[in-house]
Amino acid sequence: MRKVGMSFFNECPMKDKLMYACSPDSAAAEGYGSKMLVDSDENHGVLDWRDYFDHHTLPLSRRNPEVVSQFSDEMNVLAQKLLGIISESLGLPSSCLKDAVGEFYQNITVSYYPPCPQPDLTLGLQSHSDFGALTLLIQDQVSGLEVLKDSHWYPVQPLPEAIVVLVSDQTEIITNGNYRSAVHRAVTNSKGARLSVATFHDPSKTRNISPASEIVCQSSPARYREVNYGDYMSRWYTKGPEGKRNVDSLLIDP
Ligand SMILES: O=C(O)CCC(=O)C(=O)O
Ligand SMILES: [Fe+2]
Repeated sequence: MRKVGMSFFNECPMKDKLMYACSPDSAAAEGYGSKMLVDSDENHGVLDWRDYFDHHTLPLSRRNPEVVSQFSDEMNVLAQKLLGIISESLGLPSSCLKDAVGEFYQNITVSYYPPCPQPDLTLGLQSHSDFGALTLLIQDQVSGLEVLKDSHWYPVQPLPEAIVVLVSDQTEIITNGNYRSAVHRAVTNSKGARLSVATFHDPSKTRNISPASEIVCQSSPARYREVNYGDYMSRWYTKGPEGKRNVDSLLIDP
């Protein structure tokens, strides 16, 4: 994945890249692009120092069969296993989170951050939490990913063959805040390009997401309002992420 990704971004002439350009009018369209958010007054027109290539890989009906099939399938198996482990860690049946998410919508985004002459003036990818259920991320040997904890940004040092697991917003809602989605960002550097491959596992846009009934009880009431995932996603792309403001806006008692 990383090798093919790097050769696409580094070696393809722009006219070839543009043959795969994603539609500028819709959010999360498949293909090559640079601008993540849709045009709106609310997201302050923030642009990231990043190019990306997004693949739609699950359900199978969305997948181009020639593309990343094995990688997609292996990530799918791992994501399901991890949701099972998270469920069990909360004393729930192992299928609890998987059932709440429903059929996986999987997107694989290859992000390319070119060297930046003034890295202190921009971010590769602004501070955000991922809006789906679970993200599995691989990076190359160039550091750049940072996670926020106790108001400090900590670099996630690249380890060969490691897969970074990022809990995302829908898992926070379903677990009623027992698992919190990770705020993260990518910084740039002036020396060299960086590449990451993020595999997102999301519910379908028609799915309604709320804290799992098995968790909610009188002594531990629901902390998040129910939300339609499609509406949640389009709000994220219109308003912009700004850390966790989208999931926080669902808190019943902030
Ligand atoms: O490039 C990275 O390390 C982060 C990518 C990311 O957070 C994303 O695509 O949502
Ligand atoms: Fe992310």
